[in-house]
Amino acid sequence: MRQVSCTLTIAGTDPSGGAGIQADLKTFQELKSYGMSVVTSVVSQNTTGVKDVHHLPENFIMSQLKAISEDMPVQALKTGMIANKKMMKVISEWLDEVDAPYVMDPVMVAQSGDPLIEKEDQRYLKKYLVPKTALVTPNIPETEVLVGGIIETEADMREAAEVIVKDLGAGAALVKGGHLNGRAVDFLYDGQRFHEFESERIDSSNTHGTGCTYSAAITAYLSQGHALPQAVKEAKHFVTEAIRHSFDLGKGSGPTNHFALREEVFNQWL
Ligand SMILES: Nc1ncnc2c1ncn2[C@@H]1O[C@H](COP(=O)(O)OP(=O)(O)OP(=O)(O)O)[C@@H](O)[C@H]1O
Ligand SMILES: Cc1ncc(COP(=O)(O)O)c(N)n1
Repeated sequence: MRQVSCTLTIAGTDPSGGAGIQADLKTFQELKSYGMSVVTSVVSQNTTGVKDVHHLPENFIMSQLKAISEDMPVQALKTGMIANKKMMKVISEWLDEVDAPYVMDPVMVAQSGDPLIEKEDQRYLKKYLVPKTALVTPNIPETEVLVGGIIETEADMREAAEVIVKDLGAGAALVKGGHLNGRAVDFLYDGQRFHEFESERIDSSNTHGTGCTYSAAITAYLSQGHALPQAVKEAKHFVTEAIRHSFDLGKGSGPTNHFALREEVFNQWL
């Protein structure tokens, strides 16, 4: 029987389709992985920001997780928005029953500046979840929260990636440079060595959901057996093209284009 890789996202929703569960499932599908999803929070938001949030009770999140693990294979999984300590605790308990690489996108603040995690619970990401990760993919502000310092240079990024692995116990850390100026470079520290992933900085404000898309792409490639540095390299290409061909939709920061790599679709627009 033909095998398909199965990927799971545990995250919040984005009705405008650019971030969260919606972006993750589009990315899994685009990379030919069978995507599944567990919802942590139902978020009312669009390209201009977050309007309202409804957090699901932790026992309902556990019910969704068990519905997956008692019935479906999971070759790799990611988490996005996890708003509070109670959610983090049940996800951490569930992870003990699952044998699959876990990518954490430590979502803390939306691009619009709206918080997506209760500030006093940020530290529980480190307590309950970081030690169970194969990879953590913080942006600059998220890195500063995780390591408790200011990140201004590429040297700061590399140092922080090493701290996240050696001191916080992550399997690997990919510190993303989107929020800095200059080239769009990310540094991966895998516990032994550094890897650098660079692209030119694309002049576009349509970068809503780039972090979700990137971590989902890494998760899909890991589910297909790619080694971590290769998975990140391929995902970097995916997210760069998704930004390059992103959509001018909405009044705020538009969404990335999850099917930018499809020659036949893209060529229609040339
Ligand atoms: N203007 C840009 N041009 C090219 N690459 C970019 C640009 N902005 C961000 N990136 C890349 O996109 C990926 C996501 O990085 P970023 O730091 O934006 O994550 P994020 O802040 O978590 O994303 P989000 O906006 O979804 O929260 C990284 O590989 C980063 O280098
Ligand atoms: C449910 C959810 N998860 C993640 C993000 C971050 O995406 P961005 O930083 O582009 O707003 C978001 N806005 N909503």
